[in-house]
Amino acid sequence: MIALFEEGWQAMRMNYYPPCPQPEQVIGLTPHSDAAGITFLLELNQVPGLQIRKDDIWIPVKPLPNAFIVNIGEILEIVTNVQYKSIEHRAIVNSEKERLSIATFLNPKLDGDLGPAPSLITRKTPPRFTRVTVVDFFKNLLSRELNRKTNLEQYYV
Ligand SMILES: O=C(O)CCC(=O)C(=O)O
Ligand SMILES: [Fe+2]
Repeated sequence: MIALFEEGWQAMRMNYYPPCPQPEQVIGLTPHSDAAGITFLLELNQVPGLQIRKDDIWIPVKPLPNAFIVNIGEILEIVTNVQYKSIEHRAIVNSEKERLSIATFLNPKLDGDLGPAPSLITRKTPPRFTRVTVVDFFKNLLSRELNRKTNLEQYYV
């Protein structure tokens, strides 16, 4: 983990969701799980919109003032061999108010490779993912079809 993330890189995405009088007709941010190791998300103006999927139900996340939302990404799910799970989420738009969020993604070094940490592999917890280089992981991610829920399933053992 230290070897991967000490020389890692950060990316930042700023999301702007203009208000829409018919919010059910538009997609804010399409359902996805973050690829990163970990994400820090700031909801800038406390307008609700973020939802997580739990048992096939979309659950709204209430914005808290001066707080970050910390999201586990798919890469951490791989490295921890699913001891930490990434969560599928999306953002919907508001009928009256604009919404702004900033996501900061902590990513592993590009010349590393990903796979469950050897210390977490036991007879009872065999590896759940095949190994992949960080570069191939991101190449696959960026070339996937947008209707695919997760990038992870192609690495399942
Ligand atoms: O706007 C939000 O609350 C979600 C943003 C998000 O999930 C992302 O940028 O990956
Ligand atoms: Fe996200």
